[in-house]
Amino acid sequence: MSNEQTVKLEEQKRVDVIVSEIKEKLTNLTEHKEKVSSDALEIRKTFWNDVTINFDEADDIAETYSSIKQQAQLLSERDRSQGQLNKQIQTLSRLKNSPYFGRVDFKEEGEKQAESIYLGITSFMDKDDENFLIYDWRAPISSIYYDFAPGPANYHTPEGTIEGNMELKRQFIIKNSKIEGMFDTGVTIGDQLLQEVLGNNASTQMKSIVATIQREQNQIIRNEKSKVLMVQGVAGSGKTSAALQRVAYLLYRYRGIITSQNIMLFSPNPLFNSYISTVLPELGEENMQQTTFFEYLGSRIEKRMNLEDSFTQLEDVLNSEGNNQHDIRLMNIQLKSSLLFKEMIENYVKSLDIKGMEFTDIILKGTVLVSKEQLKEKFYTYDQSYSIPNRVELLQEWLLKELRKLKKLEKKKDWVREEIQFLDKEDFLDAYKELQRKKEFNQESFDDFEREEKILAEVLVSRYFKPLIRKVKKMRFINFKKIYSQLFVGEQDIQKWNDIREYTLSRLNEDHLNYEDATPYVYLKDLIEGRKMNLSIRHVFIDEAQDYSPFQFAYIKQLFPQSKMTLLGDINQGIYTHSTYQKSMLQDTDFTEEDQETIILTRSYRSTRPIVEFTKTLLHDGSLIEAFNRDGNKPTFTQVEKKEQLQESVLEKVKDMQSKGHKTIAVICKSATESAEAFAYLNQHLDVHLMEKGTITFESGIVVIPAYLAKGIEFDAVIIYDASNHVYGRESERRLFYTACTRAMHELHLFSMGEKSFLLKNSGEYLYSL
Ligand SMILES: Nc1ncnc2c1ncn2[C@@H]1O[C@H](COP(=O)(O)OP(=O)(O)OP(=O)(O)O)[C@@H](O)[C@H]1O
Repeated sequence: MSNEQTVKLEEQKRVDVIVSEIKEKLTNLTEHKEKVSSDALEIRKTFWNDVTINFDEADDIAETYSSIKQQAQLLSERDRSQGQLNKQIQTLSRLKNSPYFGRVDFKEEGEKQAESIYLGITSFMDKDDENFLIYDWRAPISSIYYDFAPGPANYHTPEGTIEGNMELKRQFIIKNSKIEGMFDTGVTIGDQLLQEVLGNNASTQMKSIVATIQREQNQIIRNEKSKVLMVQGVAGSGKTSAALQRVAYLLYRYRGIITSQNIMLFSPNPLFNSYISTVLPELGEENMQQTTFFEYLGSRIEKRMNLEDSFTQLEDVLNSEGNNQHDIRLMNIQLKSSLLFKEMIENYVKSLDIKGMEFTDIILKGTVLVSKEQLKEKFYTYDQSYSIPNRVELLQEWLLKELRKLKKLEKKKDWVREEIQFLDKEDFLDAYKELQRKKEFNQESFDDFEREEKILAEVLVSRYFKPLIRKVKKMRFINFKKIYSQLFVGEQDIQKWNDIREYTLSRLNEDHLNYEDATPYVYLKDLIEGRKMNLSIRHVFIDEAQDYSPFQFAYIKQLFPQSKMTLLGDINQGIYTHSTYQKSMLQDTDFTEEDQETIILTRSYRSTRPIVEFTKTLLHDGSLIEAFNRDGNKPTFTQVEKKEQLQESVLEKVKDMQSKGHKTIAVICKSATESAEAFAYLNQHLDVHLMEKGTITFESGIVVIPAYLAKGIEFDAVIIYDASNHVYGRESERRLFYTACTRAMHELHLFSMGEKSFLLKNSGEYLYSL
């Protein structure tokens, strides 16, 4: 038997021992869980037996109350521990199949012998709870596995840095408790294992990279000191993967202090949310809170305003090139993305101190109860030393009181008596019950009919006043649209201001709120209503950060004042107008140098070397991008002259990709319109899914998708539907085109109807022309 085989056999023996210990622990935990759940059942059954109920005296009532509380606490404790047990059982079941993925032998300075450290997704102790049989990958000592090759190594603990020597570094692929692969590694973490992992098919769910985290990624994952951690990483460099591992790390490092509820991730679209949703649960952690910035804006803007989403904005810009509106829209976006505009809003709100606040009438059945003029007058009677939010609050209180008074008066009006007759049977029944109930307690005799009518009047009038009160409580008596519109009335020393003004006002008049106006609008609202802050969030992650404007960053920063931030992005994938010509992600933002640390990732793991070599040529400064050494075919380029030829060739290519066994195949288009066209044809011949902005789950198989929705996602094979100059003919489309091409893991094929895009002018030798 070769030495290698002997070593493998020994390692397998250890795996067997560990697995049997895990099984034993699992059995104990399962028994314990059964006991806890039967206890809980028993408590539920006998809940009231064990409670002393006595309402005679005040003391007895207090005792009864505390006795009920005690029982309820007991029950919720059981429920909690049942939940924890379930979680442990789930993680251990996963550990049983694949107990660990790495081993390092580390001899600490001053020690005689090296210790073997095995790394897995969670830690596991021996029966006496004395020795670690498996270390959690996030434990301090585990970091040497990611940071060092065999030789001198160190790791940081809260008590200080531990120095020593790493004598061995080994990687495992263990499935169903059997070692399937084992590599001793030298310099970097197993190129061999990484080759294996990256060679696999893409799936509809992102995978955890815990076993093959690279050193530069580990710096992101374990960073604790930076207030703002900025990761500028090329396409496919593992930004999203590192971000998710970082969430898992923070949950481990700050267990008991931070939970998944204290972490928020802003993702590019709902589709992406579903794409990454299984990574953390696979690591035994709960998903953090997830949202899109658009979703947040939507929750803050009145429903009657039609809020444009970022994709529609992008489509409008893409489609309007060449017509007059295009330039105005671009200027509009540039201005409203800037901190200058934020300042303009702040100054404008200051001017509202004296005049300019606008309100809406409070109307009941077509009659104005409180007019906007009255509200305005009242508002400006408050002392000017009060801030606007304080005055708004005073006005709100006053208005609520007024409405209560008016409600009383209203009950006596004739219309009420008339409308009572049209109330439902149930309302009468309720009124009758109410009457009965009250009679028990109040023996004073009223005429029943009169009392019933009073109750019904109350029911009826309350029904009408409820929405009015809700409106006031939600500050909807302030006319934000008008206030925002007024900002565009005066003159400003800003280029093209007149055009911007006219354009904005015409959109607002039609109740349309452009995407670029949404953040300024919400900011203005905050300054008037009082700032909204979320103090419970301690870490904010922003993926695809290059798509956020300086204004949006500043807004998010003030929304989460207690939070650290991790921003992940790639300026070369900045597809939205405000960032098209930006040189860096935080250009023109208000992040200060001291606050931030930047980590740059230049190695791309997603695509094969030939694909990366090709996509590099699409950028002006692509030379910095390094490809991970994974072989594959050169991307291909096919030029056709007619639409029918284009569609037929794409169809043939999709079939070819299928026959090669690729599981996820994407036909990437530039816009929703082009996607719809491609889909209409392909769908006649194949089972295809069309991905649209409302799509929330990612389908496997063949998808037709616009480039901006494919952001952050990857596919085994990518087909660029039309890479002609007619479609990608402008400098401003470079980044969109690059984003589309970098989605490919194993194969990339470009088609072009007519002359190829000028963006391909440097790609000659990296493309195989068919
Ligand atoms: N250390 C790693 N080990 C294994 N796979 C990795 C590693 N780093 C990245 N990958 C893989 O590379 C691919 C790209 O990763 P990811 O999507 O996180 O990159 P990204 O930088 O967010 O990409 P993009 O900006 O293009 O959306 C994924 O399939 C991921 O699993």
